[in-house]
Amino acid sequence: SEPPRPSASFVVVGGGIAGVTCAEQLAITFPSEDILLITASPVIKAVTNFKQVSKVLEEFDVEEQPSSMLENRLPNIRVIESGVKQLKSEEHCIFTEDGRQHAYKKLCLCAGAKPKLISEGNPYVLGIRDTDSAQEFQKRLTKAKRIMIIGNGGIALELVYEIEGCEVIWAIKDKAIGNTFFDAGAAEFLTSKLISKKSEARIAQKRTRYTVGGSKKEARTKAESESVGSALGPDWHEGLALKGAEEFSHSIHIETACEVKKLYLQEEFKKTEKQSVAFPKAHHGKSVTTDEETWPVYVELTSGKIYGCDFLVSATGVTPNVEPFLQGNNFDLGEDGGLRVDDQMRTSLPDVYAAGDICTACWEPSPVWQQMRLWTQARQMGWYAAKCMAAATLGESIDMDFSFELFAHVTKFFNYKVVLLGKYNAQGLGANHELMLRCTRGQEYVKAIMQNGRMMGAVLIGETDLEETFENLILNQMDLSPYGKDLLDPNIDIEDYFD
Ligand SMILES: Cc1cc2nc3c(=O)[nH]c(=O)nc-3n(C[C@H](O)[C@H](O)[C@H](O)COP(=O)(O)OP(=O)(O)OC[C@H]3O[C@@H](n4cnc5c(N)ncnc54)[C@H](O)[C@@H]3O)c2cc1C
Ligand SMILES: NC(=O)C1=CN([C@@H]2O[C@H](COP(=O)(O)OP(=O)(O)OC[C@H]3O[C@@H](n4cnc5c(N)ncnc54)[C@H](O)[C@@H]3O)[C@@H](O)[C@H]2O)C=CC1
Repeated sequence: SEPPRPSASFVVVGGGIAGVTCAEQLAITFPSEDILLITASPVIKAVTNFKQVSKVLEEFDVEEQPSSMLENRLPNIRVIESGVKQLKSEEHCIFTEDGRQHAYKKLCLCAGAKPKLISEGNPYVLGIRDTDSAQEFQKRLTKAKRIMIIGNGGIALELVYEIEGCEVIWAIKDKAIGNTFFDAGAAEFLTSKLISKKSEARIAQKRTRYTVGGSKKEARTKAESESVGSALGPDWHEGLALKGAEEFSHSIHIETACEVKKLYLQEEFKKTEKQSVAFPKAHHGKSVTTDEETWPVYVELTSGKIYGCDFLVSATGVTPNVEPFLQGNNFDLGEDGGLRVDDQMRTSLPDVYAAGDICTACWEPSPVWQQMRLWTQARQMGWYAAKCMAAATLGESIDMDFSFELFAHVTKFFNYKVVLLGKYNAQGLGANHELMLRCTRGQEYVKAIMQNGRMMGAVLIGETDLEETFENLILNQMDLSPYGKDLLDPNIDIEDYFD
């Protein structure tokens, strides 16, 4: 006989920012309904101190909390700590690893993504996603003299700046650093900072807290060792001492325009009789290793060079966590492997919604918005998915949320504030665009992307104070050609023009 099926009208899968925000919003909208949050990790991520900085720019802290805190805050949320192993969408039912099944009327899948590694299953290749993988990395780093970082996105940018006491070889496919966020100009602005980095005084600004009293430890002991945690986020490396085995601050060598061709373990490498190269004795940074050193792993790059190192970090992007939900369900998937969602956050299957890193936005986007797998978008999508689920339940219709009008991201790289707006890298604009630039070395870098006199995007590095004005200019698509170069003239207060 079938076990009883405790059911809830709304079931949300995933205790990351998308899932928690979605569950919270549903709980507030339907105070008399039970909302079930099913998550594989023993802690959940909560958004705190949310601040709408301007129309679309937002800032918030993220706290890892035991799920009981969420249940106490919103008593109609019930959290089940167990991974989902199967979805039977026709029966409106999901099955968890603890052997239970849960019926739903509407379901939102927010299971996030996982690192896409260059070499799966190789013990010398680490990915960084959650608290556990970050701690494993930190532990390995304390014994390391040299590591290699592969990839040129957010994680790599943060790591190369933070790591001390260990030689770092940063191998990137591109000619310039930070290709997911910057063009060559901005990259050069930042590279000089990387090279000149000494033990400078950091701006003490902490946005993420990973411990809440003693509660986190308690929650962790219950963790199943193989469970997937939720993704780290802003300032994840704060409070993690990223220090290698040696006593020096910063030593980095960048290998551009190359990829990993082959990895060899030590014994394997000896047999090849190939030669590895020493850490370049560059004008910047210090070399502590000798040419004779033997290494646990050797990396052959497509440039022909071979470097030995203690281990590699593969910071090469993410793949949406869709597998547990695919068997027996005919989901439409995006090119990046995510669950395709429409402008109501609906997947291709009835009553199944998705939000955050797991989904691929497939609506016709605003000309100045694009999906990126980011913290802020996970929150916005989770919130909006709950609104859509509520509207569908009540037979109402709902307009796309304003946050999807304009892409906006605030972060920090190399200790600079970085604001990205709209088509900040002229994504999809073709040749028909112009760039306006203002740069003060070591201080600020301002780039506006213009098309037919309209501002389509911007990169603001440093304390430029321009984000609100630029946000408005991109949103209102005003013809700016009459202002010409004045737009970026530091002696002209452009805000006065447009107020
Ligand atoms: C190192 C690092 C630094 C980052 N820094 C930034 C940053 O500075 N700014 C920024 O905007 N973004 C940053 N990001 C990206 C950001 O963290 C993610 O985009 C965001 O957290 C995604 O949220 P999510 O809720 O969709 O997924 P996740 O946070 O990955 O949460 C997924 C949840 O689903 C659960 N789950 C998975 N599988 C199952 C299953 N089968 N059954 C049940 N539950 C399951 C997991 O346990 C987890 O709770 C960073 C990411 C990393 C890895
Ligand atoms: N401050 C921020 O905003 C941060 C955001 N994040 C987010 O976290 C997620 C994970 O970060 P990342 O792994 O850095 O992903 P990413 O998508 O930002 O960057 C991946 C990088 O790897 C490169 N790459 C892909 N395959 C490769 C291969 N086979 N060989 C060499 N290079 C390859 C890409 O060109 C790209 O530079 C992303 O969604 C990212 O946006 C992460 C850290 C900081």
